[in-house]
Amino acid sequence: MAHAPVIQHQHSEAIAVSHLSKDFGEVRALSDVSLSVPAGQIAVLLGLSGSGKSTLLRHFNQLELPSAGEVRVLGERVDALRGKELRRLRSRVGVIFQQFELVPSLSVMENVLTGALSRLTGPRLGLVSYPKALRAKALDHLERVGLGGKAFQRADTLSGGQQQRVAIARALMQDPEILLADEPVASLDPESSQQVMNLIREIGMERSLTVVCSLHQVELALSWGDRIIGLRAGSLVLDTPTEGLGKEQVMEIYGQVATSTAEIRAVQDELAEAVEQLSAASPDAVRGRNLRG
Ligand SMILES: Nc1ncnc2c1ncn2[C@@H]1O[C@H](COP(=O)(O)OP(=O)(O)OP(=O)(O)O)[C@@H](O)[C@H]1O
Repeated sequence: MAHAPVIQHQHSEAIAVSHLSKDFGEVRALSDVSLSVPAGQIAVLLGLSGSGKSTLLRHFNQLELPSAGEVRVLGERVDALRGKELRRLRSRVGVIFQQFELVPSLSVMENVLTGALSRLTGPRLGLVSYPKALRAKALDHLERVGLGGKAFQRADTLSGGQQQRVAIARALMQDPEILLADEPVASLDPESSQQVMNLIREIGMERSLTVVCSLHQVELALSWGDRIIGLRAGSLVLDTPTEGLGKEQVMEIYGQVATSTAEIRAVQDELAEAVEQLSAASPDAVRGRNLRG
């Protein structure tokens, strides 16, 4: 009997969400959201606290199930997956959380190695219980995030920014195709935030990952992402490439993601200040982004 040819699926769409709604009891967290993210894109999910960003991200690896609609990730109906298939899909999707979620009492290296657990069978206790090749790989990733020298320190001796870099190295242990980051810099100071965001972008580009990162800061979103997807009160209110956005459009983005005039005013002030700082630092950079309109 002739075998059917093996078809290599190329997923030009890494993520495709169609008419997704999510209710938590009386609360409608997402309302009829449709969007798709092409493979290799670096996208920001922008919105205020409570706008539904985490809930949307959590559907991409089935940490939430839709109340209505469907979610496709890497060509699979992720909301329909169970057991082994779901584990396989999750292993292709790396996640970085706001609070890093490291095991504080374990070494940095062991924390990174836990990123490979889904590929291993049986429990692991201590560094030597991991195959040598994986330890070498963990060290490589730690070096990539600039923390090779901290491999054997306890995770809780590191600063917040360093801990988030460990979490990035841990996610890389999965060899993910998609990287989801849920407010990865919300608890970091501005300098560490910049470092972590740069690192996520650089690594995303080096590895041709699809990256979806939720943020609530408009300036950061504008300077970092290729595309901004805006959520307000569970609805998609904005979807735009960041390249060549003018001042008017930037103001509109603030208007779209904020919910009240007071908020819009507050963010307008913030933006005016940011533009001033930017133009003082580098007039060309501001012109390049067209923020002066
Ligand atoms: N497990 C849950 N049970 C009940 N309500 C929830 C649950 N998860 C989220 N919600 C509600 O859904 C809405 C969207 O929350 P979500 O956490 O997705 O927003 P967010 O934009 O990520 O905000 P934040 O950055 O503050 O987490 C909020 O009203 C929130 O209270």
